[in-house]
Amino acid sequence: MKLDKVQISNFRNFKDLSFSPNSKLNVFIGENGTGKSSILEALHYLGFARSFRTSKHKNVIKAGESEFTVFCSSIDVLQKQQRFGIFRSSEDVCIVNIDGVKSRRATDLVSCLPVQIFTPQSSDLLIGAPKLRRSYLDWLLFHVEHSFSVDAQNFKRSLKQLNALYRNQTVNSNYDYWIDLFVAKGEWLTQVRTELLNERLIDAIKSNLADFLPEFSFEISYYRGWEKGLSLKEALEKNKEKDKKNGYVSSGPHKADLKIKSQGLAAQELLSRGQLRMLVAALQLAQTQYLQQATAKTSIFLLDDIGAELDREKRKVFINKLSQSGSQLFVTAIDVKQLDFLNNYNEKTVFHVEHGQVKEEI
Ligand SMILES: Nc1ncnc2c1ncn2[C@@H]1O[C@H](COP(=O)(O)OP(=O)(O)OP(=O)(O)O)[C@@H](O)[C@H]1O
Repeated sequence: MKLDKVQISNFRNFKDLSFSPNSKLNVFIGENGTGKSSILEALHYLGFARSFRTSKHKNVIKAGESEFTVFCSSIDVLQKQQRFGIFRSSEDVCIVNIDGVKSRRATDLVSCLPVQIFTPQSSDLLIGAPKLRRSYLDWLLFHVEHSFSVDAQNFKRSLKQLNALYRNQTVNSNYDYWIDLFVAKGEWLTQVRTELLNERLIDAIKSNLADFLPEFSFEISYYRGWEKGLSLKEALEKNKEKDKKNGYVSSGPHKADLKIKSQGLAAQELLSRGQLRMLVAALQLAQTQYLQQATAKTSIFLLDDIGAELDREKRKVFINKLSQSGSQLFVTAIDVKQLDFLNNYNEKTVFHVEHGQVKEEI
């Protein structure tokens, strides 16, 4: 999937902006505060229906305006053209548009465009809560497995219902129904995540790490979220009284985690900030590579402030590998010098961002 036209209205400091991206590499250069990250943020709305910088949608609407829109057209591997858009108002109305068909379900849009983002905050994937690492696996499953979204929703629904029953101390006749659903979907979720990691991702991650951080060796494993040696049903039974007292379900794939160790230590305890970013880069690159293998879809990869904490050689390796994976890249930098190695790239477009506009370098 490659974007070939982007139109952004009333988004951050942009009134009306349109540009035609290069199918391979797009570089946005501009001084602080000119709007480089905002362009990536607008593209992020197409892939996630939300920002990567704020949870408050109204904050991205241009000051003094009451709604924003982001539109794009894209071409897939079969040269089929499609149009996508998202509209959000300050009243919190969200409408997505797929080839002229409007819907209020953001997932309709999100499932169409695989967008990935790499920013200076991406190390949160390793130092932040386990939820982020579960999302790392689930994002890929969502784009690769057709029924993932529905089954994962059913799992979430059963968890929510069980938590409510425990919280209200009302273990009634519905309890068995929700337990059965929770166990069935919980075991399925554990299985698909484990298979994805063990059979698809670990080798790809390690192969990327051999280029990114050759001085380390890593062990990558999945903690499924409940005690070893017990089935999920047995773990629920064992913890039932404690869970009722606490008002939530303490065992299950909602407590799972992706563990990455080196030299016997958790990676986040051992690696420097730049090294952590390279580890995240290896993880994200493996997502892109597998997405392409499994679906023939290529991702739209956003790299914000690529210069931060990555030395020239690491930036170069990362961008080279992303290009090889067929991703369409959108890269921001303050100074073109941070990206001088891109001079060898013939297929690229450089945009200069200034005064709420972008100018394509000729
Ligand atoms: N809702 C809004 N309405 C209008 N302008 C906004 C709004 N939100 C942010 N801005 C402004 O938009 C500009 C763009 O910010 P952005 O973070 O995209 O810049 P940047 O080029 O990525 O900067 P840096 O290089 O410092 O990271 C900033 O000047 C900011 O003050």
